[in-house]
Amino acid sequence: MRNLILVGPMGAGKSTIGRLLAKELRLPFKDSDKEIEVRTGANIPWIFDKEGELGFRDREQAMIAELCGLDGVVLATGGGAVMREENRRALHAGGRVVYLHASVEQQVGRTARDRNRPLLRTANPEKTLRDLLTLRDPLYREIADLVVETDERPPRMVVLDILERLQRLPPR
Ligand SMILES: Nc1ncnc2c1ncn2[C@@H]1O[C@H](COP(=O)(O)OP(=O)(O)OP(=O)(O)O)[C@@H](O)[C@H]1O
Ligand SMILES: O=C(O)C1=C[C@@H](O)[C@@H](O)[C@H](O)C1
Ligand SMILES: [Mg+2]
Repeated sequence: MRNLILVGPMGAGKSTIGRLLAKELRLPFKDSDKEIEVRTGANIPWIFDKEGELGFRDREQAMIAELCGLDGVVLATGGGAVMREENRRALHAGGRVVYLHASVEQQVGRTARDRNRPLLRTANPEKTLRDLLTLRDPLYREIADLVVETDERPPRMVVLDILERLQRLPPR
């Protein structure tokens, strides 16, 4: 398969684990959120402020299409990338898809100190994360070749688990 693609909710560790996986596999690492920021010349909260979520999602769709056209990269996606069917199709066709699962409790802890996620600037971020996971969990699963638990496991252990299980996957 061409690329190794990580999907999952905010705080699952897609950026963290993607970087480690890329290093281990000696492949380039691409982070869709980061690429959107570089291309736009603005950070994600600014894009949400000026263009609304719809503007961000349009930029995200274009970026996912572009990145899924690459060959031999580790790709971390944004937590909401699976919301659009076009993205799900592109991601599934773009390579092996790994769903990094995290409980809402762990997501809350991992995202608490970071103000860079506009969807969590709500009165009750825990409820927001819970509602988003309810909506998105089936979509992550729909396109995943592997579902990997990240709760109570340090990033290095998650990386080793992914590498080991990838080897045992039957060809698609
Ligand atoms: N397995 C883990 N155990 C403990 N902490 C973790 C783990 N994975 C990631 N973290 C920490 O959680 C925070 C969020 O991780 P990261 O930014 O990689 O998530 P993400 O899935 O890329 O989120 P987003 O969808 O918002 O981009 C970071 O501070 C990271 O160090
Ligand atoms: O879960 C989401 O919808 C998001 C997750 C982040 O990765 C960013 O893509 C953005 O903050 C939106
Ligand atoms: Mg990330």
